[in-house]
Amino acid sequence: MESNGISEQKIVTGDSGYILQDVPHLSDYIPDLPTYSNPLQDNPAYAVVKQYFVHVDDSVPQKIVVHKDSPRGIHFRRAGPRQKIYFEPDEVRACIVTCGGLCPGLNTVIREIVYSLYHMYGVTRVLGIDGGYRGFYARNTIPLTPKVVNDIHKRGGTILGTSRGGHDTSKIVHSIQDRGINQVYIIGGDGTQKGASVIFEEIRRRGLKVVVAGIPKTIDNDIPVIDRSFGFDTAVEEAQRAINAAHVEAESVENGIGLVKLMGRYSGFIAMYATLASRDVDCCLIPESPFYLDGKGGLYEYIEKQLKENGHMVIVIAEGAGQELLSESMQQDASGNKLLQDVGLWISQGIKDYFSKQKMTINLKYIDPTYMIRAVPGNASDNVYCTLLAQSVVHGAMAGYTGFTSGLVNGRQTYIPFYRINEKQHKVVITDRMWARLLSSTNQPSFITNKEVIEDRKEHISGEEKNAENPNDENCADVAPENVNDSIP
Ligand SMILES: Nc1ncnc2c1ncn2[C@@H]1O[C@H](COP(=O)(O)OP(=O)(O)O)[C@@H](O)[C@H]1O
Ligand SMILES: O=P(O)(O)OC[C@H]1O[C@](O)(COP(=O)(O)O)[C@@H](O)[C@@H]1O
Ligand SMILES: [Mg+2]
Repeated sequence: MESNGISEQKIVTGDSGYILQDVPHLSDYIPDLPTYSNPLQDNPAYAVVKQYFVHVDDSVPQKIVVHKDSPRGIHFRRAGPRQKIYFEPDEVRACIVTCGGLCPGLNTVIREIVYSLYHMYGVTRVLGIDGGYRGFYARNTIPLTPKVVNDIHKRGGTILGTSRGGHDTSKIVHSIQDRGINQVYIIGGDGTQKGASVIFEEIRRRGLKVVVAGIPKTIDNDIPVIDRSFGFDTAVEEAQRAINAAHVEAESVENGIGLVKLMGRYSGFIAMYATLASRDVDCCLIPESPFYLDGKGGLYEYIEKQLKENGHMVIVIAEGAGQELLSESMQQDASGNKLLQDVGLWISQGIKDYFSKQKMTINLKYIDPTYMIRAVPGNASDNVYCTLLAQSVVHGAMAGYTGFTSGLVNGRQTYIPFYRINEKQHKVVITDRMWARLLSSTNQPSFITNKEVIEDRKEHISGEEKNAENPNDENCADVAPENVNDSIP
């Protein structure tokens, strides 16, 4: 299963347009691997559960809104414990690494991977890699036991440390081989999962019995296919405190403007959901929805109208919004991500200048809670989600699956091949109903001209034609276009 050094996609087709986008397995490239009974069948907590083991053919549909004549469409392998496993517990040497930016819930995922390995499978050798990918070859490892990780879920950040850049595939795989590691758990965002995919390909090329499994982490919720990423719920909740403060400040003074910047480099999900949750926000600006400042239908005109009618207003802006209006930054971080200009400071100055020219006194308070939001521990709902992700990924690795990311699809835990996770970024679709709901809740201008709406419709129609020809496409013909709601995390 190889072409150009990249393993081929495993696609299984069935009746009525059923497609399984399967994940690789160790047995795909290592013949005659022995199997073992899953120790969970003797575990008092699980042995009593009827049908605890996942059926070998269980899969989860990507799209659940269908028509009576729709093909069954794309499915992913359902996550969960298998009757047969491909590792003896004594044989396992696992490692965990966290990469990229911080995200609430990272420590919970680490804790639950360790607990699942120890208490479900009797695996006792788990190493933490210190400081992201470069830690494989440049730093010390940290032995992880249930005692060490017992209460880390109450802390923000990651006890393992993290970093950007430093992905050297060959050095990383050498280090994995040298240390005798055979299960690699990689927690990180879009960049990290691309790195994980390259590590998997190299391990497969060397024919090693080593599983590479990803857990998607991104506070921006910019990873495709999955319902939402862990930490997102916490981020939306935490953002409410900043928005409340901005509202209190704004409504306490004459012509008060509260401006809150939230994270979201390319995807404005945190800003959109925080706005919808708060009800105090009058304008939400995200990277996916270009806006303009001056003239009819522009931001300044809207602010002026709000101030005249209500005496105050609250604006939420995602860090990646309006970047095309700022002078372009050529700087990148160590991972190659573009370093953004501070849009909050820029827009604050713009608003102040505009009203000074209008000879209208305003009172603007700019709040930037971004790193405070990212550094908190996961909330209750994210902690449960992190636990399920961690348990799923351990079950998958013990069952010999590799080259996959564990993720929630339509409320079910699944194993998703890396190529689907890495194919594009998940973004707010501004022609979807979720963005329309936001616009109707804030009453802000859409900043879209008639010409753009016509262009967008044209694109939508040609997209539908294309999708009807290509059932592999995400917005495929198995779902009516009006029912595709890609914006919901
Ligand atoms: N295309 C890529 N191939 C290999 N490694 C990558 C790639 N993109 C990013 N990485 C590595 O993944 C790690 C995290 O990436 P980064 O973009 O900083 O964060 P995130 O994973 O949260 O998006 C870094 O160590 C970086 O070197
Ligand atoms: O300042 P840092 O640590 O590079 O992080 C800033 C970036 O990290 C994020 O919080 C998350 O990005 P990643 O998930 O890609 O790490 C972005 O919203 C933000 O632009
Ligand atoms: Mg990223």
